[in-house]
Amino acid sequence: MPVSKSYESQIFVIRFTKICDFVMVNFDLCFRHSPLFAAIVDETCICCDINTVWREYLGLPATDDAVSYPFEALFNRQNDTALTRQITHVIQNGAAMNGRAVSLCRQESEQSDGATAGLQGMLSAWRVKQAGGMRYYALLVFTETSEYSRAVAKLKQLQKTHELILNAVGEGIYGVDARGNTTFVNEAATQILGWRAEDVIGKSLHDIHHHSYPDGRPYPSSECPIYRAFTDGDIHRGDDEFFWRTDGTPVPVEYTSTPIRENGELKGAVVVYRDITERRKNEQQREAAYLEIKKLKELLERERDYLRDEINITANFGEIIGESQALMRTLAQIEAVARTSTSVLILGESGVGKEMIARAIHANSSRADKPLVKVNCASVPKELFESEFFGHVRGSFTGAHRDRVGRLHLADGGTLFLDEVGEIPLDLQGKLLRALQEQEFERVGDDKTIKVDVRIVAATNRDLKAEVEAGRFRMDLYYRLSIFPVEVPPLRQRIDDIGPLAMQFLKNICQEFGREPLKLTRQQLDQLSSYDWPGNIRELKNIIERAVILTNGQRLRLDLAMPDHIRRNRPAGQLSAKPVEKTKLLTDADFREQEKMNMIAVLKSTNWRISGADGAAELLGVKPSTLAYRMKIFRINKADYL
Ligand SMILES: Nc1ncnc2c1ncn2[C@@H]1O[C@H](COP(=O)(O)OP(=O)(O)OP(=O)(O)O)[C@@H](O)[C@H]1O
Repeated sequence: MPVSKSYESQIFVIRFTKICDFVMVNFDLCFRHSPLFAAIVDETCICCDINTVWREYLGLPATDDAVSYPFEALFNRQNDTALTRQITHVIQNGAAMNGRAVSLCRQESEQSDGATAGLQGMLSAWRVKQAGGMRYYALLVFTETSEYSRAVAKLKQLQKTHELILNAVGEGIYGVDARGNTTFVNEAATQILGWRAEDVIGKSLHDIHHHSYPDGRPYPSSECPIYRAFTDGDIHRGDDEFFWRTDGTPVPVEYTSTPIRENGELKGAVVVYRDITERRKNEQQREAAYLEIKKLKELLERERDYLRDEINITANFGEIIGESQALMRTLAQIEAVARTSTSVLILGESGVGKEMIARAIHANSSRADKPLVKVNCASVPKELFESEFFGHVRGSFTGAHRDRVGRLHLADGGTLFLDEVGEIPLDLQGKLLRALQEQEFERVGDDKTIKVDVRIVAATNRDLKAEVEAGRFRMDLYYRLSIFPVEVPPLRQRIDDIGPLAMQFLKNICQEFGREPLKLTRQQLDQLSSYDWPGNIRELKNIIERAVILTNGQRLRLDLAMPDHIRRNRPAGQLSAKPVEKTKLLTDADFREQEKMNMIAVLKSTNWRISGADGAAELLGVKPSTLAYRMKIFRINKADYL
């Protein structure tokens, strides 16, 4: 019977009696099948019994038989003396020996190559008594530590690898426990914010770098999404927040705070974040570029719209022609005022060249490279005035299908020419005055204020003062506009200008019609100079054009609206559809009608032959293509006259 079966283990009894009053412990069973190395030695340090694990290790047969094994054969020799003394002490005095580092012997190795190295571990010993006997023994329990050490080393290696990985990551990583204290920080986190591990480990993560909003307002930790991850267990993300650097500057970041769970319990969170300063900068640059493009697009659209409106008008303006004293005085005034930003009010009868003067003022000002924008106040429907001046946003009124830029905005940096300014409706005059004074306004349907820098040049053929007295024009607007009035004299007061103007018009019109240049005779010039010119320069231009049309050959034929004394000199055989009425002034419509009738008469006389010798085109002195074009414009169809 193995010795061990007859022993009472004080240790086992002590341990188990803590759980219940009495537990029958089958000592032998425990001894034999313990996963630890166990042996019984007597006071002479002879091993009397040895358990299965140890037996296997020593290569002994796995029986229950007692052994008589020399103590030295169990352990390495260097342990012998001291260890033997300690074991003897345990048996004699009953004091336990706890955790002495030893290494086991491996009999087989010793036999083969004399090596003594075996398992490393801790040896503990307790005194046990033989049941019913008086002899004491020592129960030895050996715990192998090399596996444990290897596991610890492996764990450390694993930890190091993880740390290396985490440190190699470009994103900042923080670990926080369930109280919000920092447990881990990687190198990127330190690089981004400057906080070193020793600054943050064990301290509140939020208090260190998430404590305030960028504008300095406090950011309570109760509102912190990072912390919320370990209270509500959800992943929280932020892409519009700031962390604070050690130097007190904020860094824009995007982050993810992921909860950490252990056995279902929230233990903290891991925060991964990245510095998005560059991205922000790029976004801002993109945004700025986009706004710039939008602005340029808007500007282009404005210019396009304006050019569409103006294309015909601008083509008609050449240089100011004239040499009369009256015109020279006007030009001197223009020269004086052009370079300033003063408002100019151009006064004069219809057709005296007020618009030309306005354009000359703009062209001679420092704003010349900016737009001159014209509003013909007489042609704007009353209900559209506001939109015309200030613009509107889409949907601000019925028919406002898209945003529209107002003329004031278009003229920003340049000049706004208010032609026929006396026609502005009274109820809009106040708003316009405010905009002109403040140099700011809002589009219809918009509350955003637009600031501009606009010079005003206005023109009228009305007596504006009389309009003010009659209550049709606001006095304050009148004074605002008429800081510098320029009077353009009528043609009848500029007799000296008639010749140069007539010659220039004749040259231009001949060129335009593609025919040989014609000349005005001295007599014709005298005739023109003695005319009253109620329609002023526009009328002069019309008469010259009409004369060119009627001319067949080399001699210019002044006709139609000429005064009686001129008309008396008209050559016989002049083609005319109907006799010209005895009137000094022809309206444009009258003139067009006469032109049409003349054309029809000529066409009839050539039996509707347009080109060739004695064709209608030749008779009229124009190219066949010009005549064909004009027939189309006047809707003259042969079929209607057969
Ligand atoms: N000094 C000038 N030299 C050359 N052409 C001129 C001159 N003055 C006026 N004109 C021509 O006469 C026509 C009428 O001129 P403009 O439109 O400037 O007159 P206005 O006074 O503004 O007329 P309205 O009062 O009808 O608006 C235009 O075709 C213009 O080119």
